Amino acid sequence: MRGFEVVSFYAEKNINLPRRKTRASAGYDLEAAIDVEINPGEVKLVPTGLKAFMPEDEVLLIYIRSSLAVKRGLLLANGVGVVDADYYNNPENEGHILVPLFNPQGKPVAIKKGERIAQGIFTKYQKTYDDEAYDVRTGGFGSTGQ
Ligand SMILES: O=c1ccn([C@H]2C[C@H](O)[C@@H](COP(=O)(O)OP(=O)(O)OP(=O)(O)O)O2)c(=O)[nH]1
Repeated sequence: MRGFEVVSFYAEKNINLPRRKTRASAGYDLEAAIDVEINPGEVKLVPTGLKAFMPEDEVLLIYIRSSLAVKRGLLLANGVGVVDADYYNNPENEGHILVPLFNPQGKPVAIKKGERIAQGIFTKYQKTYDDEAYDVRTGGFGSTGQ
C-alpha cells in the first residue's frame, strides 16, 4: 500500500491530494500549501501539508517539475528530495513533506498556495548484503544526527 494523506495540522487548509496527470505520468504533483515569497539567493522550505506512506523497501523521490525551473527560474536546493518510508508519522512532524526551493535569480519569486512545485515518484531501493540498520527515525532533515 502506498499513498498520500494530509497532515493533521493542515487538515482545515484545503490541501489537494497529489494526482498523476496522465496514464503514464510517473510523478505525483505536489502543491504549495501556503503562499510563499522566495527572495534572491534564498532557500525556503515550502510546506506541502502532505505525508506519504509506502512499503519499507520503497522511497518517495521528490524531483523538480520542469516548468518550475523553466518558467519560474527556481531549483530544488537539495537536487532530489529523499522521503524515507519511516519518515511517515514520525513523532516530530508526522512526516510532513517539505520542498526546499532555491531562488538563484536577482528578483523575488512569489509562489501561490496550490501552485504545483515538485513531483514525487515512488521507487524501490536495494540493500547491501551486510546491511544492519535497525534504528527508528524520529524526524527529518538531520534527525539521525549525522
Ligand atoms: O526534500 C525533502 C527531503 C527530505 N524530506 C524529509 C523526508 C526524509 O525522510 C527526511 C530526512 O531527509 P534526508 O535523509 O534527506 O535528510 P538528512 O539531512 O540526511 O537527515 P536524516 O539524518 O534525518 O536522515 O526529511 C522532505 O520532507 N523533503
